[in-house]
Amino acid sequence: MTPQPTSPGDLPAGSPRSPRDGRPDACTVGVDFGTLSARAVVVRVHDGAELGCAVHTYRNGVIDRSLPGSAALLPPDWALQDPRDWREALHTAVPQALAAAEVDPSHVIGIGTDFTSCTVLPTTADGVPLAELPAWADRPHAWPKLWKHHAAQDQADRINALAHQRGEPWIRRYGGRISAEWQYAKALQVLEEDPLVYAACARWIEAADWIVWQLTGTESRNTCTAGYKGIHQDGAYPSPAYLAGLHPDFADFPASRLDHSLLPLGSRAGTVTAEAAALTGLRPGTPVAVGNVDAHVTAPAAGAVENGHLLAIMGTSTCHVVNSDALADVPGVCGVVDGGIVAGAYGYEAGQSGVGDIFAWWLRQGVPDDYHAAAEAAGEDLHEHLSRLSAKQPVGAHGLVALDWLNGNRSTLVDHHLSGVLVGLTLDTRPEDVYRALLEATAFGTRVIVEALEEHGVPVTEFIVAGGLKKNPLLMRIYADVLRRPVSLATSDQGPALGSAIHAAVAAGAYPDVRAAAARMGGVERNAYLPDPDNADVYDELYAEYRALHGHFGTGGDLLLHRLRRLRNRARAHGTEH
Ligand SMILES: Nc1ncnc2c1ncn2[C@@H]1O[C@H](COP(=O)(O)OP(=O)(O)O)[C@@H](O)[C@H]1O
Ligand SMILES: O=C(CO)[C@@H](O)[C@@H](O)COP(=O)(O)O
Repeated sequence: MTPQPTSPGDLPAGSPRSPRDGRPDACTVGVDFGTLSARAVVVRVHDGAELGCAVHTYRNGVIDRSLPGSAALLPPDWALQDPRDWREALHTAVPQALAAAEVDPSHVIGIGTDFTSCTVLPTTADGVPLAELPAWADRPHAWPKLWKHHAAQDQADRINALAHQRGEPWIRRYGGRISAEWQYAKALQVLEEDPLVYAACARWIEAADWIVWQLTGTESRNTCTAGYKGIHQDGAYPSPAYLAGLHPDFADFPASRLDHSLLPLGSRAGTVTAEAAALTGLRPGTPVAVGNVDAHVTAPAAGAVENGHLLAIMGTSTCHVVNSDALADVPGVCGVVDGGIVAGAYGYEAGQSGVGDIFAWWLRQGVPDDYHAAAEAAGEDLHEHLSRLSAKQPVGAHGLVALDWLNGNRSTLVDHHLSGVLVGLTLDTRPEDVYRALLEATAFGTRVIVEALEEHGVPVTEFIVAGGLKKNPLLMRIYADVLRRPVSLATSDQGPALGSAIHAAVAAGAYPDVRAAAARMGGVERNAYLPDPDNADVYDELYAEYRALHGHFGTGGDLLLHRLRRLRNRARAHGTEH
């Protein structure tokens, strides 16, 4: 049966007609809340055509030095966000996208949203962020912790050690290690460092669910963030006895601050309230999809819903998501959740905490003025310029190998106290050489993840890329060569936002499920890049060196990186500048 948009009869007379069946065109809105900005896209339901898009850049972006309006420095490894930025994004990007699409709100049959994760915040019982209350606004722990807040590694280490000591069964679902980025490490940090904020926190909620609360006026929780970031497995959270072993006041953490019925992905969380309608320009009563994560929501947009289709969402960081019919214990993956990506399959998530961020770091720190001038003269941005320069060299010609841990390691070592390593520098080394070595390091990091999945019973039959980095052909060629497999590309440049619009179409009842909607609204260019066997041979040699460094610095051969971080933190604690 061909799926049809629901309620087209509700659309006004004279509405634009679908060329396919002459029915009025129904649309959905997808909003992707990223690290620095939010993006709204208006999508036609019957074929996934993206009709209009708008981007809202957050005023306060990533808060990692001091709270807005304060001169007091935050400690190292902190990363916060401002919920006002997210609300403002709904207010600006949604109406702008509708205007760009020339779509009247009466044609919008649903809205879906996705967020970075684990981006999590303390709120009152009514969902008011503590950061927005004058009584708490000057306390850093009252603010939303962004996914890349890495200051809870000590708590994560204790969470993991105790789980193994007690033989907690759920730890295997997280590759044996819970990340410092996830909900429990961040919440335990609040409890231990600012117990008053912890006591005032009635709800500890993913921003993915909080933004839906802003739209519908009622709290809802989704199976994806609850499973991957909230340690909800087989219908239960970790036991009070285990949690009490971390801190006596933590025993009731899930029962008191997380617990809520969980809704599957693609289901309807509620409808747009009058207040949210005024904020977004949508009509009150428009269906709202349950919250989702930017990575997982992208799978249907990229046609990556079948078992074995591994989707790498490559941007600031990379998330890898893949479905399987097997429930396997894969060391070092972020998590496996039943229905975590689409219903009816085990969804696996792995990831690299720094990818585009690492390249951006090098552009900021390592590129002299004459390169900037040359790039400008050539009409290129610096990424394009260094990519073009370094693309000319044969594989291995720079003599470098790097570890991609400048933002820690999320998979497979799950350790945010690791840091970057660059080996092979000489007086001849040029900025483009280092740039290319960093591109390659991220490809090697992905190969470690793909090998871990396959070795432990999760076959990877196709490698698909979505996200901002798919536009770099050198990077895509490197991935094809390093992985020795074709790289397919998501057709859309707005993968997460399109994915949210797809979930909105399902929540609105236009399709029976996410797979059916993906078949009509998503798209992929298969085998866009094919591996070059000669390059792949040299990359095998370089990968062996990468693995040697990875083992040496990552699995305890040498704890140098941890010692350096301790020294750094001690020195910074005594100084005023970081
Ligand atoms: N041509 C390029 N090659 C490699 N990296 C790039 C290029 N252009 C931008 N980047 C990096 O991409 C990242 C942003 O990716 P994007 O997908 O747009 O954002 P996000 O992951 O936050 O949604 C930045 O870290 C930037 O350094
Ligand atoms: O970790 C996840 C999802 O689990 C991501 O939200 C996080 O890496 C942020 O992604 P971006 O790099 O901002 O796209």
